[in-house]
Amino acid sequence: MTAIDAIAASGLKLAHGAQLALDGVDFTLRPGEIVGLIGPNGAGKSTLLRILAGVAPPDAGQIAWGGQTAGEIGRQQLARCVAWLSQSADSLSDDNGAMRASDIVALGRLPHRRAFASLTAADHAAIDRAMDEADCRQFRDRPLNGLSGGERVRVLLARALAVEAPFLLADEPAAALDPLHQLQVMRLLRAKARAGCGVLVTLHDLALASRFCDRLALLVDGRKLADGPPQAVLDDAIVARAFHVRLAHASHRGENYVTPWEPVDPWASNRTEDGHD
Ligand SMILES: Nc1ncnc2c1ncn2[C@@H]1O[C@H](COP(=O)(O)OP(=O)(O)OP(=O)(O)O)[C@@H](O)[C@H]1O
Repeated sequence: MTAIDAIAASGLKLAHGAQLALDGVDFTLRPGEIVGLIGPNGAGKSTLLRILAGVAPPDAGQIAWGGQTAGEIGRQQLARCVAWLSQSADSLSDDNGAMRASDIVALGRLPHRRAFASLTAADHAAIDRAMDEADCRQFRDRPLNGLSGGERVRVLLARALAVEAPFLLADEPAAALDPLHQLQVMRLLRAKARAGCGVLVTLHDLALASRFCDRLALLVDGRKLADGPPQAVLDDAIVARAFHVRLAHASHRGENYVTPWEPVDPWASNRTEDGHD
């Protein structure tokens, strides 16, 4: 398999009917970095991930995986190179929902298998590894639709990890998780990046985004408003404009983090809700 040096997109536009979801977005993901994709509800994050994963073509703009277009790289090679965790388990059919968790994770090995071939020892090892990493091996014999929301996300994350792809696109993997599993998943994604994987993760939790990501890309109304180091992107004026909130900034054991503190009118003066400047 040829190594892919980047997923690079420019001028991406996509409309869902009359609704413009992406309006001229440039974005590059490189090996070895973990990038947080942030933005308010409806900003276009999931739409961008789907395009970068090659599951939805844009209406306009260019996208290339290691310099190759979707037609050049081919469906199977793309599926081996880019693992995608979709935002919701609804993307699975009812049939899939009745499947055992370990069989769902085994679907992550499909890009590596010949048609109708059985799982190899290497496939079984990758499945076990992925289930351990996502802390879901204990659910292996249970049907997916018999698991809680957070447990299901961990199984679907394991399916994406089982691909063992050089790029991993994860749509809100932490949203349904308890605090321990949020930390485990973010540490895991960062470790994947440190091992050379290019990781793009959508997050609503700005504390996790600021703490675990090398870079943040901020989408608002289908456009990229900022892209850079977390501290630069989580600038008070940018955050007020994008999210209409003010952040509290703090540090713990030498690490900076933020937490949303109060709503703010981005066009008003710098006053806080209780009247302080
Ligand atoms: N299937 C669809 N049909 C019509 N409009 C859609 C569809 N999917 C998304 N949209 C619209 O496209 C825009 C971008 O949606 P997208 O799901 O990419 O946003 P998002 O940033 O991922 O949001 P969230 O944080 O709520 O998950 C939104 O205005 C949304 O309403």
